[in-house]
Amino acid sequence: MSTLVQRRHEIELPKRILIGTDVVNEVGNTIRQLDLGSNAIIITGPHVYQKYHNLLEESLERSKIEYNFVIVKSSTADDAEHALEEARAYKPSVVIGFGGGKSIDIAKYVAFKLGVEMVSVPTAASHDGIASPFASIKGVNGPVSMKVKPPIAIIADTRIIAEAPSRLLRAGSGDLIAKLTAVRDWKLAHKLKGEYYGEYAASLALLSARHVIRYAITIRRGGIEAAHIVVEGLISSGVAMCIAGSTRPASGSEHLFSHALDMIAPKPALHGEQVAIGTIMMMYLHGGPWKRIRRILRKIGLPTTARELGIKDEYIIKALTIAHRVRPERYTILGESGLTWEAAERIARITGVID
Ligand SMILES: NC(=O)C1=CN([C@@H]2O[C@H](COP(=O)(O)OP(=O)(O)OC[C@H]3O[C@@H](n4cnc5c(N)ncnc54)[C@H](O)[C@@H]3O)[C@@H](O)[C@H]2O)C=CC1
Ligand SMILES: O=C(CO)COP(=O)(O)O
Ligand SMILES: [Zn+2]
Repeated sequence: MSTLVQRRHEIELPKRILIGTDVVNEVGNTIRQLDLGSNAIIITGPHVYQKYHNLLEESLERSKIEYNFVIVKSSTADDAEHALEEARAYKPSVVIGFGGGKSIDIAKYVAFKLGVEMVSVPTAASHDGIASPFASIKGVNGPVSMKVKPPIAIIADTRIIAEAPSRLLRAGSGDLIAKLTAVRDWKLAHKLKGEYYGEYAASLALLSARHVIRYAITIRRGGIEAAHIVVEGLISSGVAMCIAGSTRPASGSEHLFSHALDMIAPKPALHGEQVAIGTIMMMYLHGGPWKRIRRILRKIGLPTTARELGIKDEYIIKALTIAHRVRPERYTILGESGLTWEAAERIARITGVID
């Protein structure tokens, strides 16, 4: 099924991956070992800064690395530009992304624009941008997945990640289960549009989904072991994106639905929660085992209904009807003309997302 339509395929991968308890203490010496200079900018969010800034500071100070923090609240294009200007003034030799998906996305963007390496220090296992070579930046017409560089190092402290609200770890599992429909959409685009399809990258993405399905009960319980399992899956999905050279193995119609919700819902839920619900509905459209997906999400403790997501039914339906327009170049099961209001409502009702 692999099509070698790409004449030249360049794959860039992270160089160092550290997963374990208290590895946050090794950020400074990793920067030294990888020869990334001695002037770091740390992009983080206000909560994570408050909770954990001292841990990172101690590690950097031990390695005699100067640092400054840039605090970001979201990952809009405006926030990314502001962070870039603030960071530029410090002339950093390396950028550290410290926090959830939004901080890591902005850190990747800033590092890319400044032409320096980026170190990913996730404090939550809530998304697979931890290791991917893309920065998801929210523009006025929806999110853009900008091709940047993969983080040169990933330092995932499972003690910090296990301490984060359990909802975040479950959301990360949701982002991985989404690969089940993302890969189906990718295959469909290959068959109908002749798009490049990489079987190896697709298999790796699916493996990360199967990994969390296998450990659903452990993940629901939370704790350090669960954090370790989910982080490994998220990193391997990120590597699948590095290999594919696109977010195709990780993002399909279920992601388009979530991006659409982000654009229209007054208070969107977590990325991983939204894509998980999207996976139920898109699997139904693909004619696949959508009830099984719903059972797995329940087992993990993820929301499976609009009510549990905290989003009104009308936004779910509306998001389904506009999802195909979010990234028109990305062909999925939603086709080129998308779903009518009636069809969207029917799908959401049949799958139990709305009642
Ligand atoms: N570039 C890529 O390849 C990918 C990017 N993404 C992007 O990532 C974003 C979603 O990331 P999320 O992490 O879900 O959202 P987020 O970055 O908004 O974080 C969610 C919340 O968790 C909090 N948090 C993080 N770590 C914590 C900790 N240890 N203790 C307490 N609170 C903590 C943050 O402060 C924030 O309030 C979306 O914008 C999505 O598009 C998602 C997947 C892949
Ligand atoms: O969320 C992602 C993968 O999990 C990124 O994909 P997008 O290309 O949809 O931004
Ligand atoms: Zn995602």
